[in-house]
Amino acid sequence: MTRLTVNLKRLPHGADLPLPDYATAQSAAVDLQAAIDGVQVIAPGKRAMIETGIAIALPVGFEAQVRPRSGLAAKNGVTVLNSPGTIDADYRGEIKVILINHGDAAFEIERGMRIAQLVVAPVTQVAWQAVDDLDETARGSGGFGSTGTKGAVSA
Ligand SMILES: O=c1ccn([C@H]2C[C@H](O)[C@@H](COP(=O)(O)OP(=O)(O)OP(=O)(O)O)O2)c(=O)[nH]1
Ligand SMILES: [Mg+2]
Repeated sequence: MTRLTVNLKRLPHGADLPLPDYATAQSAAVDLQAAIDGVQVIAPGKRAMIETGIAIALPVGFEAQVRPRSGLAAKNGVTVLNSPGTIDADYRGEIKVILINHGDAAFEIERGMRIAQLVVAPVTQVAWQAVDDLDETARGSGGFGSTGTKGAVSA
């Protein structure tokens, strides 16, 4: 798969951690690691902002999304609170991950643990054009379950 080259700066507290990498040839995301000292515990119902030890410079026209890992969600009830977190192309600070423990047991994070994943994606900025009327569609203003829950409606 073609890879976009992105500058990444390892911060001093993450200097010994491996570069984030794709787990398989066609993975969509690289895993983000916790650049913490020792062990950090998130009690049930609590949240924590976890440092990753990296800063990046995305090319103009791209963003990165901080997403949860399904394994942590399924096994521990731990997810990214602001999912997907947005990393702007002009952000040069450390990437941080806001985790919340929705589980019923304390969650222990160790240094180097893969706590979330990062997807780089193209961005479209819009120029709003204010109008009085929008074009009509079959859906109109229907939403929030307006098409029901059974099989697809045929035309
Ligand atoms: O999970 C996240 C989300 C954001 N950020 C960083 C990168 C992003 O570019 C910046 C701002 O994020 P966001 O726009 O979501 O936060 P905000 O609350 O709107 O703050 P700001 O006013 O700085 O934009 O914070 C992270 O490191 N992790
Ligand atoms: Mg913002």
